[in-house]
Amino acid sequence: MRAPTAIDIRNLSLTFQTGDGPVYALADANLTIAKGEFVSFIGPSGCGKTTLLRVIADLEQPTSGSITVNGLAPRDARLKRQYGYVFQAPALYPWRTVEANVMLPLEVFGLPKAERRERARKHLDLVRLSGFAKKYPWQLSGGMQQRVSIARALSFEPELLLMDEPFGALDEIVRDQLNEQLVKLWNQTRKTIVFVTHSIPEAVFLSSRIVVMSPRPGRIIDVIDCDFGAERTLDIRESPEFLKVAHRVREGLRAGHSYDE
Ligand SMILES: Nc1ncnc2c1ncn2[C@@H]1O[C@H](COP(=O)(O)OP(=O)(O)OP(=O)(O)O)[C@@H](O)[C@H]1O
Repeated sequence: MRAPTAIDIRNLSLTFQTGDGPVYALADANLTIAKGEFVSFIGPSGCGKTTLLRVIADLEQPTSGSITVNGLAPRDARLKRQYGYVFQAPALYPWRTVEANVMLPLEVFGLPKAERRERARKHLDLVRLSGFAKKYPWQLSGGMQQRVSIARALSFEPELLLMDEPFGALDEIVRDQLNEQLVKLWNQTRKTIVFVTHSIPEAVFLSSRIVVMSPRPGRIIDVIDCDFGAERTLDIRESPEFLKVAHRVREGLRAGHSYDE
């Protein structure tokens, strides 16, 4: 039986009108993401990865085509807080404790204090930061700060998590650790995750499907199934199966790359 649809994108295009003329950020994108999938968007700078994520989040409006998020128009999905969004930079308030940062959106939403605390506790636990609730962001490493922002994005308990290069600014060892933790979190929660990255190993390790994109105009050029099972560890990156998928992603990126920049 097929899982219900989380995101349905049909013939979607988005053109930005700029002083230098139109920028074709997305051209005729088609993609269906089922609930519980982990889908990565990968491609060179300017291929429309962030734009596509922002369209899902109702932060950009398509020029043509259609999209639904959990069966709703993106605006309704946003108003019903159906997704959490994690940015490349953690964007935490330095004068608030870790716990208070996680509770902030719940505060804005008007949840009672006891419930806010309980949600913060639960989600800090999920990202393995239970002991750090009373610390301030500047007392934490970059990787830990990013885990706080993941806890904050999950605090509403959305079914959908949108992540825009969340580990792009971290060193490779920390990034590896967070990749393993994110796989565990995904297995524990079975949220639908849409993840933007530049890294081939990261995409292949994390995803159940990889969407390869190319620029000018921003297009989807390949969609690759790749599920290495719930219990995977970083060791799988040496396996022939892993390298085969990585090779296909690389070939796609090479084919879509223009050298006339
Ligand atoms: N608000 C905007 N106004 C004009 N052009 C924009 C705007 N936002 C994005 N673009 C352009 O749209 C194209 C796609 O941008 P987008 O940020 O989605 O690419 P990306 O694949 O996420 O790139 P990166 O990996 O560098 O983040 C780029 O050419 C970008 O310059």
